[in-house]
Amino acid sequence: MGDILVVTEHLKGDFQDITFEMLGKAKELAGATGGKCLALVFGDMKNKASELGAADAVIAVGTETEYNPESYAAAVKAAVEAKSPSLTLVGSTSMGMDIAAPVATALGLPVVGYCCGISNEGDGFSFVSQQYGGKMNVVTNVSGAAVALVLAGSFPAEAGQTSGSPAVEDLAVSAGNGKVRFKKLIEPQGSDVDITQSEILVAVGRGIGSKDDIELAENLAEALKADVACSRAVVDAGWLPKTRQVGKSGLKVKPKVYIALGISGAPEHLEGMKSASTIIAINTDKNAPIFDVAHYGINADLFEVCEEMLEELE
Ligand SMILES: Cc1cc2nc3c(=O)[nH]c(=O)nc-3n(C[C@H](O)[C@H](O)[C@H](O)COP(=O)(O)OP(=O)(O)OC[C@H]3O[C@@H](n4cnc5c(N)ncnc54)[C@H](O)[C@@H]3O)c2cc1C
Repeated sequence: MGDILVVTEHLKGDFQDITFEMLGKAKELAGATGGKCLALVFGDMKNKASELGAADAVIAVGTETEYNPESYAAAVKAAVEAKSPSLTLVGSTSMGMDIAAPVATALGLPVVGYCCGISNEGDGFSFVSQQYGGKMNVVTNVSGAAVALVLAGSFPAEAGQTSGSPAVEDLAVSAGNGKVRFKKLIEPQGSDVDITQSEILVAVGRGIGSKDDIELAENLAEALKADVACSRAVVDAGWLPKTRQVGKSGLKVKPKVYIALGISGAPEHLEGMKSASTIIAINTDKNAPIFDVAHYGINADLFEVCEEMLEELE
């Protein structure tokens, strides 16, 4: 069995959690077969190779540091050709989805999408993929080299967060044919909070009933030093901005505590929050799917529970 190549992701000079989640898994898989765990870094991120101590070696490509789907895909293709890894891991992220298909198509490799589980299987790998927004898991066995798109939050980042001094190897790559150029990074709406970094989230769903009642969630969030997040139904209703939306078409969050107020727990919502360490759900419907992932469930009216919590906190 060969090596495992992890395509790192970075933003504003920092490696993203998905990088460490994939590195930890790659190290485990490679360790079981005697292969190496390789990390591919782009541009100036080579200077932060010491943060990738979980890798046996770092392959540095001299592309521009800023994300460019064309030059990054060309670099990943060159790295796969040079190192012939048995498995290439990319994040199931905007970047990973840009890269996986062109690389795999060019090299004639299979791509396995939405992976939330990977294990060694014979001379290949077995993948568990989430389908239909998490309603169904599909197991795919692949013998021979493959590219896998890894869902964020599937593996613990801690397992890949080891500093060290992995060997760094420069790999010369072509920059692509220059049709795509990086122009600027457009940040999310200014002055709003980044809910992906929040330790505690009070999330509201359609069950809150009206825009005016969002204030109750804001009061609770203030008392808990938390931030307010929401389901898509709340964004669609215009009660909160898109930057607060959790889920498939919103943001993936991993807070220590996630309090779901009047959220039913549709698969598209669960996809964005089920990795929270502690989930507390409050819903009047005892059969709401949110209770399937909640660590603590309160089958009651959210207004009554919130008022009581506020009284206790005060
Ligand atoms: C392609 C696609 C992408 C999507 N992406 C996302 C996404 O990113 N994020 C997302 O959230 N959704 C997403 N959705 C929508 C998703 O399918 C659901 O429609 C949405 O999550 C429902 O939001 P909700 O739980 O707030 O509302 P509802 O499903 O209407 O649930 C409201 C809940 O509130 C409860 N309730 C009502 N009153 C009270 C009360 N007084 N006290 C306590 N509980 C009460 C009800 O019992 C109910 O369970 C997506 C859908 C599609 C098709």
